[in-house]
Amino acid sequence: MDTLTLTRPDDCHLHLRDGPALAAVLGDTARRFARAVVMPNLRPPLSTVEAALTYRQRILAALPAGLEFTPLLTLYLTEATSAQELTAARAAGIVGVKLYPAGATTHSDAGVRRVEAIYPALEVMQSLDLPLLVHGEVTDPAVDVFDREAVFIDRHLAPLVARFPALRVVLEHVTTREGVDFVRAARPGVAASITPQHLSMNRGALFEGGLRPHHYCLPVLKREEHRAAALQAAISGDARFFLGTDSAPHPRGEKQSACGCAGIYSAHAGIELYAEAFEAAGALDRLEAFASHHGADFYRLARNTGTLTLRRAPTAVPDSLPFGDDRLVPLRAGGQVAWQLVDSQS
Ligand SMILES: NC(=O)N[C@@H](CC(=O)O)C(=O)O
Ligand SMILES: [Zn+2]
Ligand SMILES: [Zn+2]
Repeated sequence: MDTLTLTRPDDCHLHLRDGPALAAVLGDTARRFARAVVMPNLRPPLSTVEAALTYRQRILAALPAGLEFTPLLTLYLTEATSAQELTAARAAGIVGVKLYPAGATTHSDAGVRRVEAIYPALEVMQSLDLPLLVHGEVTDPAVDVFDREAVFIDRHLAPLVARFPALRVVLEHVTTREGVDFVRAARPGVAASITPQHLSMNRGALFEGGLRPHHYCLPVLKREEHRAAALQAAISGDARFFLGTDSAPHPRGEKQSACGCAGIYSAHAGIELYAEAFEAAGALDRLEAFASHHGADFYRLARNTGTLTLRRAPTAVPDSLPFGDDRLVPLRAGGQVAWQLVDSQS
């Protein structure tokens, strides 16, 4: 079987940026995914409904002609987010509210310093049934960078999930065995998104023949046992795990730098990379549920009706792509992906 047709998938964790960067990357996602949950870590952050809705308009205005794509907007949670803003977010169709621990990742400085400070907001979100999306890493410099997800779960996420028993929660870009085990054992309403890089690479990829800034993202790639755990979760058929690329474009100049920023661009092969990982695990038949059903079901959206067709054919990835005044280095730059997009019908 050399072709694979799926219900058109959704990307449940995506960074589209703004301006020329948005224009450069949007087509890659919109050619593949019917919808995407778009992250709010712009500068300034999308911490008001008005900011999120005007950004939505800019996304739609940047959409290449002929593509059908629905951006699903999120709100950036701060310690000052009010009950009124959350109520307005729910009414405006914002699909989730994003918790960035301050300092944990790109553009997280406006985020949350003390998780307890947002408990009143979480109470409101629980009553509105507005999901919480979490970058689950502590920022405590005493905690080793490879342990930050596991420690966040123990210190913050487990207590939060217990304290708000009806709040729907996504542990975004889960990267560890501890994260996968936590979600599996959790009460209903707790889920996780999984990126293609955390399925296909372990931390060795950061040092393959030299320092590899384009393999640097947060949470950082982990040991092989954790990659294996993420892959097992993705292919398990368990509806609590779903596709979220975390495609996070940065200009080449800011990646190849003395202090290179975190983020991997994968939207150019946003479904193909998962097909490759699922096939390598002998689980291609599980890809559709992971990519096209579980996320929609979690967000209580109708599943897509269109289809997407891939062909098994080694496909070259360019060394770099246009990106405003700079260039963008995609995952697998100069290499190949084993699958190719043939067709996407809405
Ligand atoms: N994943 C990343 O390494 N970077 C993301 C932020 C995030 O998702 O944490 C970005 O916005 O660049
Ligand atoms: Zn994150
Ligand atoms: Zn992200």
